[in-house]
This record gives sequence, C-alpha cells and structure tokens, in this order.
Amino acid sequence: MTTPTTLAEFHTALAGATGPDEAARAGAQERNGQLTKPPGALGRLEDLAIWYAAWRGDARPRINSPQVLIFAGNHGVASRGVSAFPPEVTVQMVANFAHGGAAINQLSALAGAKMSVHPIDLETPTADFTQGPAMSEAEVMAAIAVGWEAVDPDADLLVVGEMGIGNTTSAAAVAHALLSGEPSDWTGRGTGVDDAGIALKTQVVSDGLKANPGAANDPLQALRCLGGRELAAMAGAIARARLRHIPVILDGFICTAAAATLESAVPGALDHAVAGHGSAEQAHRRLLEHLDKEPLLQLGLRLGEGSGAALAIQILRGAIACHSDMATFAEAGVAGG
Ligand SMILES: O=C(O)c1ccc[n+]([C@@H]2O[C@H](COP(=O)([O-])O)[C@@H](O)[C@H]2O)c1
Ligand SMILES: Cc1cc2nc[nH]c2cc1C
Repeated sequence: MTTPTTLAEFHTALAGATGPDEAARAGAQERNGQLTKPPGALGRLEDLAIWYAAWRGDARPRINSPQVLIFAGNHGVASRGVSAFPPEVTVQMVANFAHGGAAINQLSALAGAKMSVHPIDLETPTADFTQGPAMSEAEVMAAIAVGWEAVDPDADLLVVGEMGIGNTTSAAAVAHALLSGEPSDWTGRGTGVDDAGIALKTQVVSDGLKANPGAANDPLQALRCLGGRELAAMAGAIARARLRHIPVILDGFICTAAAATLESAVPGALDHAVAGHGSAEQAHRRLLEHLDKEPLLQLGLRLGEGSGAALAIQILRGAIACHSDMATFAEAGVAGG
C-alpha cells in the first residue's frame, strides 16, 4: 500500500484494514489450555499471548524484531508558556537520543528493540492552535507519511514514542475534541507546571476548540488542527502497523491521544494495540478507559519517549515465551486437573 497523501485516503486505508487471524487465535487458545499450569494461572499474560498470536497469524508465535520509533515535533502553542521547559529542549533531546543518552535508548536496548529517532521540521513549529489550525492538510500528511514510512514492514512488534515541548497541551486539546467533557478533564502537569500553569493550559485548550470548530466532529481534523507533527507521525505509524498486522504497545498520554484519533475515525482501528503503561498525567486514565484498554504497567512514569511501552515489551516477551515454549501436560507427563 502506497503512502496516503490526503486525510481521506488515510481514512480509507485504515477502514480497509483486515482483522486478526481467527484460526490462529483458536489455535493459540487451544494450546494455552494444554500448557502445564492451572487454567488462567498466568492471568493477563494468557490473553496477551492469544491476542499477539491472532494478530501475527501464528498460534505459536515469536518476537524476533521489535521496533521503537521516536518522533519529535515543535508546537506553536509552546509560545503561550504552557510547559515547564523551553521549546529548545526538543531539539536538544533529539541530539541526546542520537547519542544514546536518553531513557528510551537504555530501555530499547534492554528490550532488544531497534530504535530510531525522527525529528520532523523542528525549525518550523506548528501554528498556535488558539489562532487557527496547527497544520495545513499538506503539513499533517507529510508528518503522517514520516510515521507511515518509518515502520519496518518486517517488524513483529512496534512501540511509538514522542518528544515535543508543549505536546501535553496539544494532546489535551485533541482528547477534548474527540471525547468532549470539560477542558480541565484533559489537562495536567506535563513536564511539571504548577496550578497556575494547569489553569493556563485549560484556557488554551478551551481557546483551541473555539478557534477550530471543525475539529470537534471529525477525528482526523482534530489531529490536523490541534495535534502536532509527532502526534500525526505516531498516528501514521500505528495505522501502517494495523495494515501490516504488527501489534503495537501504546505509551503515555500523548501517544494514546494520537492513537485515539484513529479509533474515533474507524472503530476497531486500535484492536492491534495494547496499553503499555498508565502515565502519571491524570487524563491518561480517562483516555484509556474510553479506549477500554487496561495498562500493563502502572509505575508513575510521565516521561514519554515510548519509555513505558518499551518496558512493557518485556511483559509481552514473557507472555510469548511461556505460551510458545512451555510444555503441554501430555509432553511433560503431568496429570491434568
Ligand atoms: O507520556 C506521557 O504521558 C507524558 C506526560 C508528561 C510529559 N511528557 C513529555 O513531556 C513533554 C511534554 O510536556 P509539556 O509540559 O511540555 O507539555 C513531551 O516531550 C512528552 O514526551 C510525557
Ligand atoms: C528533559 C526532557 C526529556 C524528555 N523526554 C521526553 N519528554 C521530555 C521532556 C524533557 C523536558
């Protein structure tokens, strides 16, 4: 499938994606029932393994090629003072990723994942969305294409993460456009703003929705008008993974807000994704509840960069190792219950 060039093409591609392999799911369920453990004793690991098997089309799958993609973008709305850090930190952290000095470098290496960093037009921040759309259609499509094309078609697991000063405000505005509620339902401390900072973010989100009335009833317009380049790239990568049947582990609040635009546009678009962790950003829980996804880890992380999702690769590896390599009752000569 060639890279979509309009939001309409992107929507059509996503809507046409096929579902998981039901024969592989049935085979994995059957195998799970024969493994040397009391039924259900591996808890959520059993569900995870069966979910992964169905998406990979293999009742006894392996994880050989996990991929971690980090996208970075700058936000016009950062000029409103919505972050505890200055916008230059985005490009500085990109250099840190490139030199192996960030948390995600360590966690990707531990998980045996191939990691790459994709800064997107950092010298051209998106427009301040309180004044009108953050991106034109050409700009959002260019960012979606970065994500779409960064996915290794041969990867068997994908983590997407981000870096972008101001992007918790952008993610809050996207979430508000998708799911309504009050602006304050979606704003939080981000990199560490105080109560006055949260009040400012809430006002900015409210202003953003007023300045972009088309965003509230069209999820992909919400991504264009209120999102950022790294959010659009994450959405592009997650969509491409859906078409390639590559399971995805979602990261924190910003990643999940970007992903939620896909689920709102095409219900079921995130069936190939699990939530890696629950972020300390308060609105993440609300977003995950809406998506009906229970995080695998709850560690109080609020870093982004794909860090919580990269840690959760190890949980999925544990699930697959047990599922695919344990002996059955018959093989081990163990009496069933
Ligand atoms: O992943 C999360 O849930 C998360 C929560 C709070 C902050 N962050 C990271 O912090 C940056 C955004 O915070 P802020 O305060 O600049 O909006 C961005 O680079 C994110 O990766 C990430
Ligand atoms: C230092 C720093 C590192 C980050 N990594 C992801 N978001 C970040 C935000 C800051 C401020």
